Amino acid sequence: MAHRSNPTIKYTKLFINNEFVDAVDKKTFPVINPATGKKIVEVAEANKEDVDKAVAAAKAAFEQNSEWRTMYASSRGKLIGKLADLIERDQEYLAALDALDNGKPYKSALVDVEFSVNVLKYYAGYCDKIHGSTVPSDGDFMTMTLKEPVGVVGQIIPWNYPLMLLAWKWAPALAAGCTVVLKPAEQTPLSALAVAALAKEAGFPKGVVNVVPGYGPTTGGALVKHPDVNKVAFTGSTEVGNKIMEEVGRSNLKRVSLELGGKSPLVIFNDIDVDKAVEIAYGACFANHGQNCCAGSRTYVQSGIYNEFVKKATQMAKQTKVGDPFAEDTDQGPQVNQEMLDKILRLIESGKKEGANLQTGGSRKGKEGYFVEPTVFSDVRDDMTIAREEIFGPVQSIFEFDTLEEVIKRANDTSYGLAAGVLTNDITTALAYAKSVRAGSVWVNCYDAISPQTPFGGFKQSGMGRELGEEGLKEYLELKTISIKV
Ligand SMILES: NC(=O)c1ccc[n+]([C@@H]2O[C@H](COP(=O)([O-])OP(=O)(O)OC[C@H]3O[C@@H](n4cnc5c(N)ncnc54)[C@H](O)[C@@H]3O)[C@@H](O)[C@H]2O)c1
Ligand SMILES: O=CC(=O)C[C@H](O)[C@H](O)CO
Repeated sequence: MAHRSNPTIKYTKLFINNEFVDAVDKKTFPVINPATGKKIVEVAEANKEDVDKAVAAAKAAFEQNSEWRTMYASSRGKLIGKLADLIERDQEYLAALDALDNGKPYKSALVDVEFSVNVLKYYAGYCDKIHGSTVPSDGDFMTMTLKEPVGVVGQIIPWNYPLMLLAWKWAPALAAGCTVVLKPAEQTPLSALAVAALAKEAGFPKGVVNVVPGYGPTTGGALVKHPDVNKVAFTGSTEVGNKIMEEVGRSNLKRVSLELGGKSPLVIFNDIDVDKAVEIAYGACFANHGQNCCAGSRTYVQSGIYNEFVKKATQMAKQTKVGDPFAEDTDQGPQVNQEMLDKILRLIESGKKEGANLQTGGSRKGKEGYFVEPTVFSDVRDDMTIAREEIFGPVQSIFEFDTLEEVIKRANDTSYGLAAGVLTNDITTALAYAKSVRAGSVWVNCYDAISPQTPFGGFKQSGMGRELGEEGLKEYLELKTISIKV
């Protein structure tokens, strides 16, 4: 499972119109290895002019008689399938790139690649099954609906799942027949550029996919404001999601889908096997070093098993192997950057100060890179900062509760609503919780059960719109009604 830790970086330029090009002003920015804090490489930084070029390329590729628009839907599906095959062929290289600039363990990065391939294959099959309908309208008309691609799409993704979130964005957009300008996160642009090269190799016509690395307010902002972009699809913080909504209101009312943050509750009842509960709660919270939008970061445990759970959860966190992402036995690599390290340590300090019980961890690990000790707090209260703010790090907060009614109220006491979990053998309890909790995904006796077929997205300030499944495809389609006088 181990992989050499210095994959050759083949692509560092902007990808526009099927060519790798320098930024107009030749500017570059450094990409940092979070395991060492040292620079990996310089990557071209797109400014407004570069974004204009990429959008113009995507617009031309979307013209009515373009190769892309006139391609059979089934051929579009084959092309997306070909891209999936090429990603599968290069899975070790792509996983190594994600492990290098994101810091996730190489073995986890391989799982992300597999998910990406599956998402592309799933949507490839949709291309020639995007049906409209006939409508029994009043009057002498024959009425039908067509589903058409929304057009040029600007996609902005974060750094926590660099390749996988690209696949979540590209697959439905391309299946719908849209053209794409993607801005990867400034921390993790490497796999997106490598996949752009694979799209060219697969045979996508020029301009259909474009990749413009750069920073959020500048490169991302130019995409969000652009009058020729018909839709923005964003994953990232709720703060930036809000800014995007404001910009879109000021520009051209482009379509928007937002997949934002969370503070998801996992509720564990007395009747569940404690060892099993500890394991599921550990995965829910610590997967991807806690850098997960749907992390189960609030663990509510019923009083009958509370003490045993805290003891065993602490033992489990202590067993985590933290270290080199490329080592075979590593469970947790570094956090993505200094900023996230500082944010996580600040929140841990607030937990200590506000009276939560630190069971294990609580500090930075080592002096090089951005490593954090897996941290467990017990006796957390709902009003503490660690109970309310998204930490996005390896920090488990354990709360005690007594009754179903009480815990439903407490689980819902958040501005977020991305996901929720419940562990119990009682189907009535599970369903009562599942129906009452205000979240886009509810997992019963499991956590993070996401697959290409399952719609995923948030209630409340966790976002709007859905990714994955048929719902994810609809986000990239416009509905047209045609009425014919007969
Ligand atoms: N939902 C998620 O999956 C997710 C992912 C990453 C971070 N987060 C949350 O966000 C917090 C901050 O992390 P972050 O700063 O990397 O997230 P962010 O929201 O700032 O960045 C996500 C993406 O948006 C871009 N961006 C930033 N500002 C922008 C703007 N004004 N216009 C357009 N694009 C912009 C970034 O360049 C990046 O590509 C984290 O602590 C975590 O709580 C959530
Ligand atoms: O932004 C989305 C996420 O972080 C969700 C993850 O992609 C998912 O939880 C991975 O299993």
